[in-house]
Amino acid sequence: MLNQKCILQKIDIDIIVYFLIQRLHKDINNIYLKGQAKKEDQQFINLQYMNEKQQSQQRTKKSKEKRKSIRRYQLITKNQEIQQIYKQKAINMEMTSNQQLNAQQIEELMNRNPQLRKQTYEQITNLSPLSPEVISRQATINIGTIGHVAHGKSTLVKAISGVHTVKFKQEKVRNITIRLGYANAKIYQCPSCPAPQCYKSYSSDKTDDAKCDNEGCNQTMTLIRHVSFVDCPGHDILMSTMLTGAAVMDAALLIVAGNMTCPQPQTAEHLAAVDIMKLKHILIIQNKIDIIFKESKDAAVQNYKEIKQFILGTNAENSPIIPCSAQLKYNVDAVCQYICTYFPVPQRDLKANPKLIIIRSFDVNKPGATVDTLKGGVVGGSILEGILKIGDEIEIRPGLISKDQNGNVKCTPIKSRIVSLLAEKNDLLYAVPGGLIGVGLLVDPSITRNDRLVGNVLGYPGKLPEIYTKISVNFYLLKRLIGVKSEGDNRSHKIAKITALETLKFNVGSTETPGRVVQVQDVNKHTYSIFSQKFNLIILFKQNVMTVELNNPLCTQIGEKVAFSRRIDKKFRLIGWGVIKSGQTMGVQN
Ligand SMILES: Nc1nc2c(ncn2[C@@H]2O[C@H](COP(=O)(O)OP(=O)(O)OP(=O)(O)O)[C@@H](O)[C@H]2O)c(=O)[nH]1
Repeated sequence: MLNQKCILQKIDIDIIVYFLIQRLHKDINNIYLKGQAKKEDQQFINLQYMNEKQQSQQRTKKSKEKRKSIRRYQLITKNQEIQQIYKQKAINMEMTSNQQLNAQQIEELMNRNPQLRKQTYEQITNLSPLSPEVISRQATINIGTIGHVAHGKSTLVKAISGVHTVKFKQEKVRNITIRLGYANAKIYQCPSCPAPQCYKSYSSDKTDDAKCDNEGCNQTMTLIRHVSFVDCPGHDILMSTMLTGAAVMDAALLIVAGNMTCPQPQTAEHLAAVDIMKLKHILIIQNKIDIIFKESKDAAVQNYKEIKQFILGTNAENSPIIPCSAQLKYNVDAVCQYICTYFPVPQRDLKANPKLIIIRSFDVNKPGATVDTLKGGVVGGSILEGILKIGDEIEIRPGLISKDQNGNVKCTPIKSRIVSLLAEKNDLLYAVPGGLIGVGLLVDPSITRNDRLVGNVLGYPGKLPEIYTKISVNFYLLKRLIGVKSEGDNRSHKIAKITALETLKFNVGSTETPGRVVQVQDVNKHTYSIFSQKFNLIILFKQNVMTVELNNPLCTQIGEKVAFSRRIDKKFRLIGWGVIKSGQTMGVQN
């Protein structure tokens, strides 16, 4: 009985196992089939997705092409319209005699802009940088503000001119100057007040008959100077921007923060750079005096002595040192007094063919400007000699640089006509050498956008210097790097000799270009010294000659000064300077 029971149970178990195995198989099959189906589904979905993706890609491609063709069409028609408008404007201008506007056009211009009435073409023959009709509207002296980062250059310019030169977003975010800043200021003298309180400075749009605002005075002041500040960045990586600014400086303010030991690296580097440029007129501003006085008066005297020792043996050796607080405007009147009395009025040749070096260029049109409101390109710079007038035909060299089919560089100078002249907010009928001016031209504004024409020279057609592709430079090499903190091993700051085939960066006027040294020669053992040995900066230089193939062609002339830098520790460092002695020129395209 027990045995039967056991057999039955075994059969039951076998059946159960059998069914279980069957079920398992079924499940596995099901699972497999489902998986298969899923896979197929997935493949199907993928296929569908791919198709959709391809279709959408094709759709986007088509719509992109459509948009592109519409844009191209719009651009072509816009360009045609622009060209029509420019042609018409050019024809209107062409109706005048070649160099001047006719009486009717001058009248129209003056009706549109009554400010211009202060200037007439008749005045042009007897102008000087201090003529009231000139300084009423335009700055005639360029003053650079140089020195170490955050020593107060922009703050001092603002204290004198009322203009905040830090304008670009990145500059505001990082609170440093990145591009060259500009600001014009008029300096007046009160006939009754004692010096230095009698010296007052205002922005360049102030009227000429301003009243003295010293307590109880109210006398009418005399406009004695109209100056233009070139605010240089103090950061070490922006040295070549500073050198571009140095190309147009007549004088400089070296700003030294009194609350720090002197010299800081860029204080030395900037002073050496202006020394190289043979700039003799330098005023030293001992800034942030408010901070030092809080500590002690002795600290101010100690700092003064440090500055005095630092400038020994340099171009600034005899320069006055003016204590000042740019932020609190303390002693800013004394700075103005020295600007008027210590800096001589630069002598310029007003009768020469005009030559303006371009240090900025802009597109002044706002996004979305319509064709009829579109303005031509604007270039900014300083006239070195001669006078530019509205209506003048001009040429810009080297102009547009491109390569031909064989890879050879070609230059196409830009020819245009001046339609407006502007000194900050003042419209001009003519502009003289000195302060920075904006020149409105009848050229496509895309050519002048984003400083594209910096380094070019503007003048009368056919009267500009040649374009050079290769130059021979009589040069001096600095012995040691300037602008590098002299801690630790000083030997690492020694400047190695220039070798053939090395690439350096060259600054000529406002142009900056890399160039490959093809030959270096020792010509004589003549040495030149600029800095006192005491301060362990730079002392002796040997004169040599190097021949350089320039990466970008330069519009320059024999005798022009050149500063050059070498890439050291990922930064370009000033290592020497020289003078162009000869060169190879290139023809220009029409
Ligand atoms: N207490 C005090 N602070 C000052 C004075 N002048 C400038 N500052 C401050 O110093 C900082 C740097 O001033 P900036 O004028 O931007 O210096 P900068 O030399 O133009 O700087 P970079 O152009 O970037 O080289 C700012 O925060 C100023 O407010 C001053 O006379 N006294």
